[in-house]
Amino acid sequence: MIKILTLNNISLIGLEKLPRKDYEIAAEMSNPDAILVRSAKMHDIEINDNLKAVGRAGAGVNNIPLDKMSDKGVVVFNAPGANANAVKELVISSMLLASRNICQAWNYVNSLPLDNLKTAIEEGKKNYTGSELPGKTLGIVGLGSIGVQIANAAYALGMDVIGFDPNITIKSAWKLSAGVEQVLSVDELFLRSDFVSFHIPLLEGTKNLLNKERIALLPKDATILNFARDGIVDEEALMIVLDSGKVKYYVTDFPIDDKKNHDRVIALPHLGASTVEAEDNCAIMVINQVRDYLENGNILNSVNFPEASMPRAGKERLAITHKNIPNMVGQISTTIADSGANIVDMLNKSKGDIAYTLVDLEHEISPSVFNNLKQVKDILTVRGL
Ligand SMILES: NC(=O)c1ccc[n+]([C@@H]2O[C@H](COP(=O)([O-])OP(=O)(O)OC[C@H]3O[C@@H](n4cnc5c(N)ncnc54)[C@H](O)[C@@H]3O)[C@@H](O)[C@H]2O)c1
Ligand SMILES: O=C(O)[C@H](O)COP(=O)(O)O
Repeated sequence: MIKILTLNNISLIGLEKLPRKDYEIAAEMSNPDAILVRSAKMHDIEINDNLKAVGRAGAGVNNIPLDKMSDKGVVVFNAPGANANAVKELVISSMLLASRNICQAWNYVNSLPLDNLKTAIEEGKKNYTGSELPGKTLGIVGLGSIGVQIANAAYALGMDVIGFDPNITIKSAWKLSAGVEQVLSVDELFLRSDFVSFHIPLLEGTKNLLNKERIALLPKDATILNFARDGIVDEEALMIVLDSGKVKYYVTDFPIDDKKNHDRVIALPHLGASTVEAEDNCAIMVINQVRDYLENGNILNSVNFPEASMPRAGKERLAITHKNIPNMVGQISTTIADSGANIVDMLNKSKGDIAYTLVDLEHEISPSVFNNLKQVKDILTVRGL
């Protein structure tokens, strides 16, 4: 049985992709072969020697200790784009919530006594006059799966859209509406945007990307939307301009402390990817990838390992994780040849310090091949499939 540990609720439609005759799935178990996770923090968990893969049913992987996983030859997968539409819809709704003062107006109506309600409503509405989106400028930091979808939707609503992403992929650039303008610095984006929306991963280099100096660049009445991660916006600095009225609203999917109660903060409980459709899409995508890795050794959409796929040939396959240093392929093929086995097909790929080799053999693998390969310095894991 292949053992799968789930650290969060994972959509059942996704879990159905794992046949129960071969897979045992539980929220608590020892020595799993793979872990499925959403936002549960994995930094302090012990990585057992049997662990081969982690499947993040979502986009962000800042809850997973990637370096530790790589050192142990554990492949971490995510589900790029599978929840992008869900986030897009929530960001567009949030711009409308902010521009029409909907949360504050709703609170006002909820607070009214029932006697004389109609008069109070008509009296009070002047305090919630809003503005419309067409003609306003939306600045998007990060034009990946989510940023591109938001850019195109906002442009279609009549907004002027500008975007900053120094490492935009060709795939994203192809999808981006021609009307979206590229800006060459994040500072220029802050200077020009009525709405700023972040769609970047939380990394060392993106911490406090919106800091005190950059907040000063924002035009009056700007709205900041953070559906990326807490830590990307310096909230202490932002509170000062929210208090002074310079910035109109801060909409965040990641409330961290009592700042959530500020009049000009619209705080949501990390709802971006919480739709039935996104939960299904993410689970199906990542489980298919994890299963193909466990059963065939193929790697698609890993954040720490290279892409590596090869149609099966021969009798048995070796899947080998190792360091990306000279002569690893030489040592692997010599070790196999020395044991008398014949290679039918072979693939070697690398990403940063990590490399991965698939070898299809004509005949079944003898235990000595495993043992000899495991002795090779800088090989991390060896599996026979
Ligand atoms: N609120 C939610 O529920 C929710 C849902 C999904 C994703 N997210 C967050 O959104 C992030 C983005 O998701 P995605 O699916 O679009 O990822 P993605 O990898 O498709 O896109 C991220 C983009 O950010 C760009 N980027 C990285 N650093 C940058 C920088 N300093 N300046 C400008 N651009 C930069 C990259 O080049 C890439 O194009 C995730 O990492 C996650 O933290 C949140
Ligand atoms: O990075 C992501 O995909 C989102 O933050 C969603 O997280 P969740 O799967 O815990 O909702």
